[in-house]
Amino acid sequence: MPDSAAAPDAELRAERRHLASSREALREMREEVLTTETALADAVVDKYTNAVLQRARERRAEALAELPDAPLFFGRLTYPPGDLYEAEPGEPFTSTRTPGADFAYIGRRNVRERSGATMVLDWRAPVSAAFYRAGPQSPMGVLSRRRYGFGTDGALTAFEDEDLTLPEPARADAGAALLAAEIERPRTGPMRDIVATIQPDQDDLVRASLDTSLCVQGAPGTGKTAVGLHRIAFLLYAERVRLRREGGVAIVGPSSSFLSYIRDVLPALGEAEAGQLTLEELADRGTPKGADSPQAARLKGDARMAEVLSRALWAQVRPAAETLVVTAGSRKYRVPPEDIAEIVDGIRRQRASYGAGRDLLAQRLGGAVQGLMEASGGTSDAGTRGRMARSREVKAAVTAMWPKADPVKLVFALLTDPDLLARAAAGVLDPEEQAAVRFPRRPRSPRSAPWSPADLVLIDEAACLVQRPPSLGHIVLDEAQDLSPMQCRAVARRVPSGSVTVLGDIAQGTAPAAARTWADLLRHLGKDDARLQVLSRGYRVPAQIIDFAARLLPEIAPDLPAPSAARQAPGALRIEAAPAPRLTGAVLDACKRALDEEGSIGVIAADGRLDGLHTALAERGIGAGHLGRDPDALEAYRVVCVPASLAKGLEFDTVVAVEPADIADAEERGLNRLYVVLTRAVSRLHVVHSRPLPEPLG
Ligand SMILES: Nc1ncnc2c1ncn2[C@@H]1O[C@H](COP(=O)(O)OP(=O)(O)OP(=O)(O)O)[C@@H](O)[C@H]1O
Repeated sequence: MPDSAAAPDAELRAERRHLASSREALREMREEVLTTETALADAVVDKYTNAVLQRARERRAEALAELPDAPLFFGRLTYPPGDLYEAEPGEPFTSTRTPGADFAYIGRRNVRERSGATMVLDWRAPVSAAFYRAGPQSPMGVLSRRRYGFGTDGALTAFEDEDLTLPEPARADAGAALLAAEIERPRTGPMRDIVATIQPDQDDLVRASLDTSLCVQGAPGTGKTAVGLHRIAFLLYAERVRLRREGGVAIVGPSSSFLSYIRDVLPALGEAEAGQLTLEELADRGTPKGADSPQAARLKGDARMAEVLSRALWAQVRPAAETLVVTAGSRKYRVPPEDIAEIVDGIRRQRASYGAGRDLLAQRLGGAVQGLMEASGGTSDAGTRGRMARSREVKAAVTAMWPKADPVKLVFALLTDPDLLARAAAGVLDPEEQAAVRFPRRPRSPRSAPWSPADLVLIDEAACLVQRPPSLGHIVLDEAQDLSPMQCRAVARRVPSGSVTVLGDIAQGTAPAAARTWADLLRHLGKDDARLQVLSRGYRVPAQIIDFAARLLPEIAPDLPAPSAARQAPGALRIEAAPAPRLTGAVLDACKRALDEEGSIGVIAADGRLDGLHTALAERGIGAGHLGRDPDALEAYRVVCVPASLAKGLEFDTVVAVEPADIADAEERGLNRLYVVLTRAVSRLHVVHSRPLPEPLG
């Protein structure tokens, strides 16, 4: 972005005035909320209501506080006069400063003057779409687009205009320079928003309607996570009331380190009410204490396990062979086994959950007894059925026929009792597969069992057969390529009628149990109708690095096209062979060199190597965070040691990738893991190795 020298001084001064008056207007809006918005109820009469109103008022005021580090607006659209006068029905729209044009300033939130005129328009408002999408083919009624530059102190220092009325070759591509500057800005700590530079294909996904489920396949760094987060902010703006009614919205990510990396983006966009969870937190069945072999993980993640669990659970339901006898007053009423069997069948046909079915059985048996009473001339009233349902005899019959289910005990029994598993899995899993899903050694109790992540998903499946979980209106699933069919089912249960945004890259799939195609994955999510979209332009990784990493693609994802990079960075890739005893020394030197440059440094190695490297760095006086161990590793340190298994979704200005062959050998889909590792760098990738590089890279 050129400096203000490029812009006429008077114009720049006018823009600064607009920024100052917008700030003032925002301050007034906030003050108004705090002082006059809600008339509080009589303090003595209704303390509780007052507290609630007060809290709501404070929240509104908080939402109107100026965001630190973020200018109030970052762009402006110019329209022919009179073309733009209503941002929202009934509201005067624009403050026109010069005769002959209407302006819409685009920023992070709506700001209005006391008169009602809009000073700044929220980037999510319908009018703002033109800021991101208007182009040569379709100017969307816009005359020109302006983008602003700000100094580190937040002062407006520059602007650049793009005349949308000129034919394409005559126009300066102001957007490209700004985008490049934004991408190359050195990283410090967690991810930031991209609200000023969202690209047209990304915007199209961000603004898709809440009723649309999306599936985005995108190469590394194409902005999938950014799209997912901005989409949540958009949906909350456009459909807040509906989303609240439908249970809210959440983003589900692969690990807590990843979530800590993205956690500031939504608050910076003024949105704090979206959940940010791992899949384990979404299902909420405890913390994993064990791990599976790849074969066990694959089987436990296989959708056939749903059938096994369902059979094991429902096998507990056995209609009584004897007559149910209920004593009421001086009489006995008898419900014969045929009638009971019919009642049980009827409930099963209704497809109620196991738990609801159990309650229904008590009610229906109570109803049957009431019927017998009436048939024999006895009296009954509205409460009779309920009383009979709660009678000792009916309760005992229900417990015998439809026992209470404990999902943890059920899964424990299946994974420890070969006969039980054989019965439930007959014709579904062969004996060898059955042996592979059982605990290798029988734990003493469910409490002490080393439950793996896949086991917890089995428990969740069983628990949700017993009782359906609360649902959400929308879920954004990041790094979805790693989800097993059973994990997909766990997500699907939480958005039975809501929509999803599925984000991922098949080439970055590392979980042995993961579904291998988007069609499969969407089927298990129950969203076959999702719109599949491909993002291919990578913003993170320069061409020199992505081309190197992409040599792995024919091996790991032969059907995917080679990714393209939004920018070139000659010299960004450095490959250094070092003899084994010198390897650590070479890594330390690489870090030292990187410390002379700006920005964050990620030292990524096979998990088993990381502790040694971390210690060696400390001994050389380089304080480094240890991801997975230090909760604030990404914020508190410039140098972060990253186990390859936690690198997914992250990025660093410099990446030092240590011994690729070890990363490739460490697991079944090790080459996919290596692809993830090699695609984390924004500016420089330094590969240090002593073993030969894995073949496709050699
Ligand atoms: N339109 C944009 N303007 C500025 N920066 C962008 C834009 N789109 C993406 N980026 C930047 O590119 C980087 C990669 O984005 P993001 O992490 O969302 O990609 P991803 O597709 O999720 O990557 P991966 O598959 O590797 O996890 C981030 O630094 C993001 O801020």
